[in-house]
Amino acid sequence: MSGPILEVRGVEQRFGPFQALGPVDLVLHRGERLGIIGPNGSGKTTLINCISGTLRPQQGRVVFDGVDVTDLPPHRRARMGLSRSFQIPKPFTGMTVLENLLVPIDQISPSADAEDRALAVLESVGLQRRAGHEAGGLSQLELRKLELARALVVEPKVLVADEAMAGLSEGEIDDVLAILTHLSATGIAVIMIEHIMHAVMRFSTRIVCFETGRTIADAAPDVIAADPLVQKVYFGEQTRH
Ligand SMILES: Nc1ncnc2c1ncn2[C@@H]1O[C@H](COP(=O)(O)OP(=O)(O)OP(=O)(O)O)[C@@H](O)[C@H]1O
Repeated sequence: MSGPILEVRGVEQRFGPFQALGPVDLVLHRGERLGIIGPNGSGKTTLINCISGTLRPQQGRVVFDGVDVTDLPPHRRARMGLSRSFQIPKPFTGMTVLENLLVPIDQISPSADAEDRALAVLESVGLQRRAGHEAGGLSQLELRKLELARALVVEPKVLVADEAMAGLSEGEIDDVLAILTHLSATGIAVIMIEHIMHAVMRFSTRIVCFETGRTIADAAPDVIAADPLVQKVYFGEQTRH
């Protein structure tokens, strides 16, 4: 199918009387690397909750691969190829790394070759040698890789990576960026929500900046970096931290 892989059309989310998001329109093209930035509380997580299905927006539609998924729960969206990794990895600590991948495969897309698929994904994130180890004993970097792997075993068309690099060292950030770049080269579109500015600038082909629930800029990284409004609402705040 041609056309965008994901469309957010007029999405609005309120919590009680508080309008946390929208209305927001956003288009993600196939294979694109989209960065989402914005100050704390600007609505980034709320948006990706609406995209992945954790939240059902009060207004607007989410269209994935030409199908309106607004009313579908997260696991149905994942089955269609819309996958998300979480900022705080929550592996099943009593299980091995490999078993941690067999669970989502079993839930989302069971198949006879589940173990081979899981091992291939572990190799793609550089965790193949840890397959038989208990997930509870992984380092912080390995946990982030396992979190990405859990999102990848369902063979997504879109991966939403929520702060996959927060708290990592510069070398570890490079490691995760290399994995995401490799995934993108295989055709997966990636949405990166990230506060680590040099990482999101390096990775993204396009960046959207949020402020109080709305997009205030949508452009190439160099244009975003020079945008006076983005500098005022976001980069100014970043340098104060
Ligand atoms: N369940 C909720 N109930 C009430 N308010 C909420 C809820 N979830 C988010 N909010 C509010 O909605 C606004 C947007 O929050 P959101 O978490 O989407 O921002 P964010 O851009 O992801 O922030 P951060 O960069 O800190 O993760 C904030 O003011 C937040 O307090």
